[in-house]
Amino acid sequence: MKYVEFDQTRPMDLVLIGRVAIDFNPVDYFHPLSECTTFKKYVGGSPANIAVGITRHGKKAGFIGKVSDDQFGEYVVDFFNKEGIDTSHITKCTNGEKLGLTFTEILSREESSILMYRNCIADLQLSVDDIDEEYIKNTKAILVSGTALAQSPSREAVLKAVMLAKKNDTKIIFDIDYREYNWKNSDEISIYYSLVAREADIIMGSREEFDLTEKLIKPGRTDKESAQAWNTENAKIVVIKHGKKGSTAYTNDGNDYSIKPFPVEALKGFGGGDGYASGFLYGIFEGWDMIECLEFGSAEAAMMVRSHSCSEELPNPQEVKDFIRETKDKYGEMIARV
Ligand SMILES: Nc1ncnc2c1ncn2[C@@H]1O[C@H](COP(=O)(O)OP(=O)(O)O)[C@@H](O)[C@H]1O
Ligand SMILES: O=C(O)C[C@@H](O)[C@H](O)C(=O)COP(=O)(O)O
Repeated sequence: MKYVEFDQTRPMDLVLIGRVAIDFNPVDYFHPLSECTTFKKYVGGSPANIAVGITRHGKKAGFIGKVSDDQFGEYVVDFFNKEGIDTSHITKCTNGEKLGLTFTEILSREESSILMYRNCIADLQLSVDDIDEEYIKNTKAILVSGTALAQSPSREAVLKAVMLAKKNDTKIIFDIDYREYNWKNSDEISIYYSLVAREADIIMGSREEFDLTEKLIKPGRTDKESAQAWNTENAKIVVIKHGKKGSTAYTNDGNDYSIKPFPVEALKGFGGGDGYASGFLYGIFEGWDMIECLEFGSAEAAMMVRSHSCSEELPNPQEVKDFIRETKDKYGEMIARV
């Protein structure tokens, strides 16, 4: 079933806008960060991870972003090129801005956190001059990652991309993606998140992220109230995630579909959202029924919380299907179905 009508004549499937950064995940995990001595370096940044994930599902992805003019900037662009992600619209900063670094702490399977170094950050230097209308006209959809709205000039660049997408009937996917760093106050979060949410065809976020978005509109909404409000705007699909409690998709025909997480021995608490988005959006592009999209995204999310990285171990479709089959063989056919 098609919930969003994509223009199938367009050569690109998804252009993602936002940060590409670097994750440093401890090899000697299950210790406080202060005691860790060895880290493994991965490409990171939520939209970058989703670009990798959707590409591994065979979709054609491009990226609009800003990187540092140094070895780390080259590393991430080289990684994208090897993955087959179009990097023609990734540009280097010229004033010494640096790529974001994320040091993760994995205290236990149940307790982890991310420590982001984002001063003088490259990705928020994205400007309106970096937004090319032809690039946006030639993709079925753009994905906006909310952190790109945290500061100017990236803020205006994202809003220009959203306006050009509306002008050219390019669909808009809004991954709310809240990271406290770089935001000045909660009013600005609500102002800019809601500006994009009002235009989006698909909105994905956790309950907390919807609360941040709705602070200046109507705080304290239930999931159903949030979904009904955004479905009344432009959203054909509203996905609200609740971590280990699962997630629900609300469609603009008034239906809703819930899925539970797949049982897995998690290594860390982060990475699930990017795997989820990769698998879910793959299903949407394929025209699957909603529950199939949710199951695929939920399965890929589980695969990522048990992985050490949030990018390098993103699976291909067969690996996700194998994981789903193995889990159902072990726990029963309806394991994730609510
Ligand atoms: N421990 C876990 N086991 C299995 N799946 C998980 C686990 N934690 C998260 N997930 C899956 O990842 C999805 C996204 O996780 P969540 O924490 O809600 O978003 P984000 O990672 O973006 O903050 C969840 O909806 C769930 O399907
Ligand atoms: O988003 C970042 O900048 C850090 C990510 O690279 C990191 O892997 C992470 O936090 C993943 O986010 P999630 O999938 O939303 O948990």
